[in-house]
Amino acid sequence: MAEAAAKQRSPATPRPVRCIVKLGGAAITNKGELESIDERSLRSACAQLRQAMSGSGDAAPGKVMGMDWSRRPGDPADPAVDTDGFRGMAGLGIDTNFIVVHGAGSFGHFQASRSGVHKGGLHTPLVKAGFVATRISVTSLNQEVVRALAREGIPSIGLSPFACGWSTQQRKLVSANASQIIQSLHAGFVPVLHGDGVLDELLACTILSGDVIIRHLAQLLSPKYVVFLTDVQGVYDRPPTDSNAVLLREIEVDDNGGWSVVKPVLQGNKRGVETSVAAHDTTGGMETKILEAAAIARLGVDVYITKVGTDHSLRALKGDVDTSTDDWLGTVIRSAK
Ligand SMILES: Nc1ncnc2c1ncn2[C@@H]1O[C@H](COP(=O)(O)OP(=O)(O)OP(=O)(O)O)[C@@H](O)[C@H]1O
Ligand SMILES: C=C(C)CCOP(=O)(O)O
Repeated sequence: MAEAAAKQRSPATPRPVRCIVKLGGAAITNKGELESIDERSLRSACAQLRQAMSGSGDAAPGKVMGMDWSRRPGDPADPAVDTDGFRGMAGLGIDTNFIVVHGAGSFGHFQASRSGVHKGGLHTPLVKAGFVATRISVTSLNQEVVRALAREGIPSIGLSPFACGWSTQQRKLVSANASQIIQSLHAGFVPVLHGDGVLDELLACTILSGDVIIRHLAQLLSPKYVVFLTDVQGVYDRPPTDSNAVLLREIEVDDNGGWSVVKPVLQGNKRGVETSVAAHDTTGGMETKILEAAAIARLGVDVYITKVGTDHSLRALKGDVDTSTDDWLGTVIRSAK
């Protein structure tokens, strides 16, 4: 009910979104090291996104016209900006109909778990301070993700759920107006959202995961497919630190939201998946991702979970996944219908 109300407050979008992608915090940051970006993975994800948007073969043609015109710390001079090159362009030559959502990884989760922001209680000075610290941290990561996309010539715009007025009631989204996101898409920008600290009607505050944001946007905008990029190949039957863990290639979701592993056929009566979660993770880790992915698949939208910076992530971003062969490594979650 609350979700439906949140939905109604947003205008409809005329053009279907091609893909909503999560750049997982585990993929683009070094999760064990406070506020440390995995530069290589972030760069690779942004380059692959550009390739997927360019719609051509393996390499994006032409020169990339960077849009990050700011100076980086340590740069000796102002960045070279090819304004004449832009003047000569008829258009950007890429399909920008994508939405990017990133997780927090080593930005935000530490601050939130230390102060208990995810459990609420904004009246205490510790939680209030932790809320501020969490948002400083995660919005600084958002700035870096936006810049990395802009360096690939992707017209990215950072949008924070908190600043868009999104809020929850006992951790469930109740207000999530997407008009700013939709208007940004219409204007040809790629919105870049992130897991965030938000106000909660009952708890006063909580942490909203990027995985939940993606599910809400999928319900609202019916993308052709959804991609979760993370630091492991996909969903395993148990934590992948266990050397016997088996990669689950295909999960089907029925009309009631129940799901079952269809490939590979698991031995015995095993229904599914055991997960583990890092102590400082405030949003439930892989378990949340599976639940949200199943809710998206139930809408009839295929979900691909795979590892960042691989051939498999590029194929997922292009929507080029064929489960009839075994050469794509990852997990597809789709409706049984
Ligand atoms: N059964 C499982 N299958 C796959 N990964 C699992 C499983 N159980 C635990 N994990 C762990 O889940 C982690 C990925 O989930 P996580 O929520 O950290 O990803 P993320 O979305 O990239 O990060 P963030 O939540 O910070 O945005 C992996 O590092 C993996 O070790
Ligand atoms: C910890 C914060 C601020 C957001 C968490 O988002 P997630 O990493 O997508 O679960």
